[in-house]
Amino acid sequence: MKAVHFGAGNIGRGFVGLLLHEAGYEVVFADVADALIDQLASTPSYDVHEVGEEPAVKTVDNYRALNSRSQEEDVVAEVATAEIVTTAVGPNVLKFLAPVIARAIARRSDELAPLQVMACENAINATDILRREVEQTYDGAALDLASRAVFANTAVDRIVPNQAPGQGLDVTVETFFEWVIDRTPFKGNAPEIPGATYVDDLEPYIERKLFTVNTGHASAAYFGYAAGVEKIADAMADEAIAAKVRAVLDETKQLLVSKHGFDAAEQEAYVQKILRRFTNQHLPDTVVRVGRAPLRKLSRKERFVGPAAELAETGVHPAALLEAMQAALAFSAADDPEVAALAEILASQEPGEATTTITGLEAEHPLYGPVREIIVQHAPGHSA
Ligand SMILES: NC(=O)c1ccc[n+]([C@@H]2O[C@H](COP(=O)([O-])OP(=O)(O)OC[C@H]3O[C@@H](n4cnc5c(N)ncnc54)[C@H](O)[C@@H]3O)[C@@H](O)[C@H]2O)c1
Ligand SMILES: O=P(O)(O)OC[C@@H](O)[C@@H](O)[C@H](O)[C@H](O)CO
Repeated sequence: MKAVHFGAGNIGRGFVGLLLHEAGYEVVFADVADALIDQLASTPSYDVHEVGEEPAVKTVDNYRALNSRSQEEDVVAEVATAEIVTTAVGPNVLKFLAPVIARAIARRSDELAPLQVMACENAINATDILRREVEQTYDGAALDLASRAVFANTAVDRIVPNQAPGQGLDVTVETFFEWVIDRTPFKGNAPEIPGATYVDDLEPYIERKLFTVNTGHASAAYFGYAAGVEKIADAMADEAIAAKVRAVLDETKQLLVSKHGFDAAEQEAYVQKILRRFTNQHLPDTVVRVGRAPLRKLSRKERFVGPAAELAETGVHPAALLEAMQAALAFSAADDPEVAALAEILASQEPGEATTTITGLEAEHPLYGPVREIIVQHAPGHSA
């Protein structure tokens, strides 16, 4: 059995690659980072160090590595004959992988079972985004594509920080993990991946993950950055920051319980567990990594505006989420292109226009006014 995994970074090596390996797949990592691919190709195994409660070390071997830029044809050939394709490259990168996957599906033998495609990105229905991109470049008949590939949405959860220089291919991760996969597209032939959970309705799980883990995490990062703190665990050790993060998660909890019918006590336990994960002092996670790409994080369907908009539509004023968004607007990190792009929008657009550009909210939306108010404060040159 063979799986091709695009993106041999933190979550690729530390989670998806590990679980596929443990499920018995030979994993072919495909990435554009030359040094990483060279190192993987020349190293027979790497270790995943699980830190926190009940630490453990897992070894991943039986893999190969290809450069998806310079060895694109080889990657197409591998995908054409694989059982599974997974990605962990970032939601905005999926469009660049799509042509390769489309060509591989077009080349796939009809003798083979449909290729099982799962995008493991932090975004609502990332696999649907990838499927639409693949459909756009696929040159076979539409029917052909549907019979040759199965696209399943997933929600992946494991905190994998940026790795310390000098650590080689080894990855330090938290002990916790969750991989929830939509069972329905597989029509009874879902792959057996120990540790993965299959569900018939993914939406509640993916929203619960994104609007709790990632909303809380990003809030800790932006409030931590504002307080001059470097590590997420240190930010959470600050009582004032922890209280603000908790207030944010109270708001998303309210939405998740009312929208998806999660039991309030169960959701409270979920929140508590996630807050504990953020305090893991063994995990060298930083506000810079977790706060990365603020424009993506402030976009319409994402971890702040997504839940805040839905709350506002029901008449709730999401004050804590707005405070976190305000902190996000002030976030800075060297070498993050989205920090520069956000600053450019704030400097060049009047607050109303910037509100729509950044959050996708139109003037009629009940959240538009409150967001515009915080944007005004970040554009002092503009009048309210
Ligand atoms: N790190 C985590 O804690 C975590 C947890 C859950 C989900 N995720 C999600 O997983 C995805 C990856 O995150 P990460 O933390 O592993 O990032 P990362 O930067 O460590 O890894 C991304 C990898 O993708 C590679 N890449 C970029 N463009 C590519 C392309 N065109 N083709 C092939 N490879 C390409 C990069 O070289 C890099 O190695 C994101 O969507 C993230 O939200 C991350
Ligand atoms: O990957 P991002 O940029 O969407 O979000 C940063 C972190 O919140 C994220 O990577 C978490 O560590 C992860 O989602 C935990 O499952």
